[in-house]
Amino acid sequence: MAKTSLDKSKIKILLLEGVHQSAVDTLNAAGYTNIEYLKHSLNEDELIAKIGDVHFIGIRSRTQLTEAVFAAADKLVAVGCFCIGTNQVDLEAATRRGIAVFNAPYSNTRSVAELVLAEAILLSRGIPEKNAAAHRGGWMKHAKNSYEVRGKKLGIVGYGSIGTQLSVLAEALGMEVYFCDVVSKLPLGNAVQIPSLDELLGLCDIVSLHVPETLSTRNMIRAEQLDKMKNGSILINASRGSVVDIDALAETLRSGKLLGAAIDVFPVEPKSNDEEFVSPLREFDNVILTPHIGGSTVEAQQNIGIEVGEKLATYSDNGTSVSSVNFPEVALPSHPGQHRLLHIHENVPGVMSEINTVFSDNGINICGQYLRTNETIGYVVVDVNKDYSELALEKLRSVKGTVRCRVLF
Ligand SMILES: NC(=O)C1=CN([C@@H]2O[C@H](COP(=O)(O)OP(=O)(O)OC[C@H]3O[C@@H](n4cnc5c(N)ncnc54)[C@H](O)[C@@H]3O)[C@@H](O)[C@H]2O)C=CC1
Ligand SMILES: O=C(O)CCC(=O)C(=O)O
Repeated sequence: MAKTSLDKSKIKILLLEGVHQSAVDTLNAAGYTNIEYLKHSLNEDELIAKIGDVHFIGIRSRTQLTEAVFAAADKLVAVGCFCIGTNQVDLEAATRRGIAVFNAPYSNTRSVAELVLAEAILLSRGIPEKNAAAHRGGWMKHAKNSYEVRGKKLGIVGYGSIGTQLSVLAEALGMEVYFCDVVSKLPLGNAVQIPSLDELLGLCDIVSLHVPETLSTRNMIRAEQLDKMKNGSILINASRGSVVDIDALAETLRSGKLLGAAIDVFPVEPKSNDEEFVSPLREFDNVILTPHIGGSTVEAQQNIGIEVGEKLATYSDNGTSVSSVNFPEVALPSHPGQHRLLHIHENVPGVMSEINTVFSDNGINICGQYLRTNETIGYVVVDVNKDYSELALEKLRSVKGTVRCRVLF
């Protein structure tokens, strides 16, 4: 096992939101045992009080890592988002402080696609209302407004990892698939890219949203877009709550225009399972409401725990930042017999030349050097003879523009 600058038992890891046990097992197997595991999220004040001595934090979609939280996170080295979305993290604030953020971009995509497809079928058959009625003693045996999905037009907004999987599964059921995206995408199977959202909304029987939360997707579906949907169509949102204007959706549902909707994500979500879920959609029996569980399957959570756990351990052990969402990506070999200096600096001209001067002026031979930059920061990794690493660390820390510097033994 690699010996790191800080004894691994002193590296504090805080895991929130009940991430899968596989995350703990993966970190333990890599030698990280100082783990605090909480089933719930923490609010900003609680995080600020707790994060001062934390080196690595693991979260899911509920925990908001804000500028104020990062400002209190003196020792934080990296964040692991045990999910796809990273909109809950102020990435700019993390990057400025040299804190790497990792996620699991693929592990729960199949789970979301399966749920959406199931919802498309259930809503097309009016099952949510029939189920609700039966629970109250009703018996709605009729075929009115009950359809097969075969031959129906599915519109996918956002043709990324989830959108494409949904596309393939839907075609297997005989659906016609259309999609729109901000970039040109290779259509899978017989899917067809549609140039505009408006056109897609007017064409499709079922519309499913799979975009990330960004400025361009905020309230992407509001009254105007809902008006453009076909009468008797279905809206599904398992992306982010900010993408749909929920009051406008409630109004449209009240008008009877839509056959139904399935919503997994909400503008405001309960902080824990003990908090009441409040939404104007609760009154509609033809709406499937789920508690942000699109990616919550045993398979997905187990895989995510391993994937993000490994990314945190690898970054801690040898500095590899591959697949970080905010950090220059460096894939590093092991460094037997040498010490490794990890230097994160502001990406401004002159820093590299000053760094190299540190080595030449102090007679420190460089055994290996790796550099990547992004718009904000540069990440340079230098392997040196172990006799020189303490001196190099001290000198590198005083280079102008240094954000942080650590050494791995
Ligand atoms: N409900 C749940 O539990 C889960 C929700 N999600 C959400 O689903 C989102 C999508 O996930 P992936 O498919 O893995 O992401 P992805 O990044 O692979 O795909 C997103 C697609 O949306 C497109 N896009 C971005 N802005 C757009 C716009 N304004 N109009 C049209 N297309 C646009 C992108 O070009 C990309 O093709 C995640 O960002 C996350 O917020 C992800 C996993 C689980
Ligand atoms: O499982 C979670 O907590 C969040 C899932 C999600 O929305 C994501 O992966 O982006």
